[in-house]
Amino acid sequence: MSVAIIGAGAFGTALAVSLASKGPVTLWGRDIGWAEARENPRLPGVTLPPALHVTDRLDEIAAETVLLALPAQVLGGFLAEHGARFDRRNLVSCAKGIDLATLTGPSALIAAACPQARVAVLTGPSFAADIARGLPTALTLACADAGTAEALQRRLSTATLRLYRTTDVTGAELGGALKNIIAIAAGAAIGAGYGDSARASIVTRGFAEMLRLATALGARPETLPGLSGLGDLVLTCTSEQSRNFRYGLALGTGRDFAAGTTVEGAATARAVTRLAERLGIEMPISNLVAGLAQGSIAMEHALDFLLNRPLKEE
Ligand SMILES: NC(=O)c1ccc[n+]([C@@H]2O[C@H](COP(=O)([O-])OP(=O)(O)OC[C@H]3O[C@@H](n4cnc5c(N)ncnc54)[C@H](O)[C@@H]3O)[C@@H](O)[C@H]2O)c1
Ligand SMILES: O=P(O)(O)OC[C@H](O)CO
Repeated sequence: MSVAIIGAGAFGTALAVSLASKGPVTLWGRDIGWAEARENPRLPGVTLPPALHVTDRLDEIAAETVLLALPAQVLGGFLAEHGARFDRRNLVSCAKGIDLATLTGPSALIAAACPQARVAVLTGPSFAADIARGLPTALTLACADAGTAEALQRRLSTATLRLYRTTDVTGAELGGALKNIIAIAAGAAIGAGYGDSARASIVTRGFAEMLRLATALGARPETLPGLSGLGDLVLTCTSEQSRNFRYGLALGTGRDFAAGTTVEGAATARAVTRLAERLGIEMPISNLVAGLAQGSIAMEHALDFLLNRPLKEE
C-alpha cells in the first residue's frame, strides 16, 4: 500500500519520517523551501531519510493511502479546492479539531468532499518531535470499515509507532479535538498560579465534558477513556511540549504568545460552545476557554466563572 502525506508541518513531517522506515513516502507541502537541506524548521534536528520525497506538486500524490495532516481550520478550504483528486483512496485525517464553519470534524469534511473515499482517523497522544525521533508512541487508527482499519493499522504501524484500531471514528476524532480545549484551561490554571490540584480538577471535569458532548454526537462511551481521549488529554494537559497547554500558560500569565502557532483548541472551543448550545449540553470549561480565547472573558474572572456555578452531584 503506497503512502503520501498532505501537510508538511511538524506532524505531517514526523509521520513521514517514521513511515519512511518501511518504504517510500511522498510528503506534500505548500512552502518547502527547506526541502533541499533535508530538515524542516518545524522539526529541528531531524534529518529527512532518503526514502522520503518532498514535493509541492499535488500531481505527484498518486498514493493509494493519503494522510491529511493540515490544521483543522484549513482542511475544509484545501478540500474544496483539491478534494476531487483524492476521491476513491484511503484518506486518513490527522487533524485534531472541529471545523468552525460547519461544526463538524475533519472526517466529515473529507467524506463530504470525497464521497467515494474510505475515511479514517489517526489520533492519540503523540508529539511530532517524539515520533520523528523514534520514541515509542501508541496511537489510535479509526475507520468505520473494519477491513480497511486492519489494513491501515498494519501499514501505518512502525517499529516504534504502535497503532490500536477501532471502528468508532466519531469517538476517536472527538477525543483528539476536545482534549485541546481542556489543555488550554489546564495551562491557564497553571499560568495563573492556581496549582496542581486545580489542574487535576480541570482534567477530570474536562474529561466529563468531553464524554458528554462526544456521546451526544454518537461516540461510544468506551472510546473516550482510550488513547484518543483520556490518553491524549493527560499528555496535553501535563507537558509544555503542547502548544495548546503553552497557549493556556500565556493566557494565565498574561504574556504574549507567538502568532501563527497552530493552537487547535482555541477555534475548537468556539465551535464546541455553539454545538453544546444547540444540543443543550453544559460545557463550562469549554465555554470559559472560548471566552478567554476571544477576549470576552478576562483571566481575572475565570475562577468566578467556574467556581460560582450551582453546587451539584459529581
Ligand atoms: N505537532 C504535533 O505534535 C501534533 C501531534 C498530533 C496531531 N497534530 C495535529 O496535526 C495537525 C497539524 O499540526 P502541525 O503540528 O503539523 O501544525 P504546524 O503548524 O506545524 O503545520 C501546519 C502546516 O500546515 C500548512 N498550511 C497551513 N495552511 C495551509 C493551507 N491553506 N494549505 C496548505 N497548507 C497549509 C503550513 O504551511 C504548515 O506546514 C493539527 O490538527 C494538530 O492538532 C499535531
Ligand atoms: O502541541 P499540541 O497542543 O497541538 O498537541 C500535540 C498533540 O495533539 C499531542 O497529542
